[in-house]
Amino acid sequence: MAGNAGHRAAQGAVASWEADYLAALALGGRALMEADNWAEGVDRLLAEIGRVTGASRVWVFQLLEFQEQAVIQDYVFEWAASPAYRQLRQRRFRFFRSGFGDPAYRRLVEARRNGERHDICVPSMPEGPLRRHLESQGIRSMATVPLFVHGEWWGTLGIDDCERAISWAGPGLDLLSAAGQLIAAALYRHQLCSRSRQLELFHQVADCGVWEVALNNGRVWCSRALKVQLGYPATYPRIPLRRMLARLHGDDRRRLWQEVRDCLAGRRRQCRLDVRLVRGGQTAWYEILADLRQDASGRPLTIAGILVDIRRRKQDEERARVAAESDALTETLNRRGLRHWLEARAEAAPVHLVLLDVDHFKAINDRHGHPAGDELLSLLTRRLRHELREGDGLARLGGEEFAVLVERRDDAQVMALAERLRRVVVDAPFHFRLPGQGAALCVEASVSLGVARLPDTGESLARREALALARADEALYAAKQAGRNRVHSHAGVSDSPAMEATRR
Ligand SMILES: Nc1nc2c(ncn2[C@@H]2O[C@H](COP(=O)(O)OP(=O)(O)OP(=O)(O)O)[C@@H](O)[C@H]2O)c(=O)[nH]1
Repeated sequence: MAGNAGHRAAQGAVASWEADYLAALALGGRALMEADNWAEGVDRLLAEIGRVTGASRVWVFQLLEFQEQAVIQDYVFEWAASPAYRQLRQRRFRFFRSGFGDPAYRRLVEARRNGERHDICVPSMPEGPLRRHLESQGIRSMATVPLFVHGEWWGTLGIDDCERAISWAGPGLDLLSAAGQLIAAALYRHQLCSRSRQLELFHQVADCGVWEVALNNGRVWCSRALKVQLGYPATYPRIPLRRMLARLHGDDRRRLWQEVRDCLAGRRRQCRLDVRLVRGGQTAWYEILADLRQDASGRPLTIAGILVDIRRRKQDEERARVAAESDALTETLNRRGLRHWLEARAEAAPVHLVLLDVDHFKAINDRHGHPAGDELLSLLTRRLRHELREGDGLARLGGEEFAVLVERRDDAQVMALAERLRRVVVDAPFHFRLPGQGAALCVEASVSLGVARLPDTGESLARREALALARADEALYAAKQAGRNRVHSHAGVSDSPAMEATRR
């Protein structure tokens, strides 16, 4: 077959050449597109060219470096009509350096660099080093086309014929050029694919998605990882901006818009904020890092950025915050937790504070030991918590003194709650066994309580908190003075009718 094609080439049977060449290109091109490994596709294409042209060798050099006085290349692909024509594995063609001592060679290389293709019939060449070099390899004719990938000279595709001193001009060079375009396209596709694979890998490892919004039309581009984060299939073609924003928690959407407005107004170039993404009723924390891109005149073009999964960081932060605001023994709030509770609800009037102190706790400690006192505090808080609602606050202020915080309840309701708290402690003794001790303990305890309202005076929260604590403490003191195991309220808090009856 190769011999036939070569024979026809020598005779110039142009119409048949074209049909054979087109078929070879189609076959080789399909191999390039379909091969899992693009390099295998190149091998197949070179074989098709060799077969259809009857050449001795079809090869690809990759350009490694273009220097002032030499060019460094590597022999990367080869098809040879017989083992005798093989050169790929020869050491002299591995990362080989070709000096520009011969002006004819320099011209040839520079012409390739400028995109020119060549057709060389060796016996017709002027005497010189280039001709001797080709003759030393037994080459009688050759054709080359440079390969350009994304506008850069990437390498050279060539045909050597060691038997026929023929001209490759016309269909031969055209075939080579078309094959060169196919190889360059496959190479570019391969580079893009591996780059996007690397990027996706990076996004996965970094737990982040990438996005870009064009400011002229609101078009959004997002990475596959981001589509998945937003609950879309990775291959979903285009997610509208409106639907992306709908995934954000309403408060965060407003904050984001504010930051974007600041960027557009030139007050900042970048924004960084933690946002909540809502998906299927679940909320998860992400960090948005965004950067405004402008054209040369400063006109905003795009806002692009990443969305980083910070759920773990938020969980750690939350755990640290809870630990910093909790009492280690009873797992109730501590002073700092009490302040945080108030900060979050101070606007919700009314807020009541119930101070609760264990009666004669010193005597309990003295009688049963300090560890028993600890256990009692822990069990007692469990009973108290059982009487409270979800949003109520329970804090240990120190020693055996606790504060209960409730919102949106009237005085009578709070007094009734305080009474329930008193009874839940006194009505049944505490039974428990300490680790390492045989006998179970039975400890009776009671509590005294003082109730006050958080003043609605418009003063600072710290001041209002101090006032409420002082008033509740006054009421608690009165309860202790009156004999303990009772509830007293500050003057501003009206007792429930039942309480008044108890007092009388
Ligand atoms: N077991 C235990 N005891 C504590 C803890 N913190 C403080 N105490 C003890 O609680 C006792 C509080 O005693 P007092 O302030 O005299 O009050 P009380 O004995 O409860 O008497 P009244 O409050 O007047 O009814 C002290 O003996 C403290 O040592 C604690 O974390 N664990």
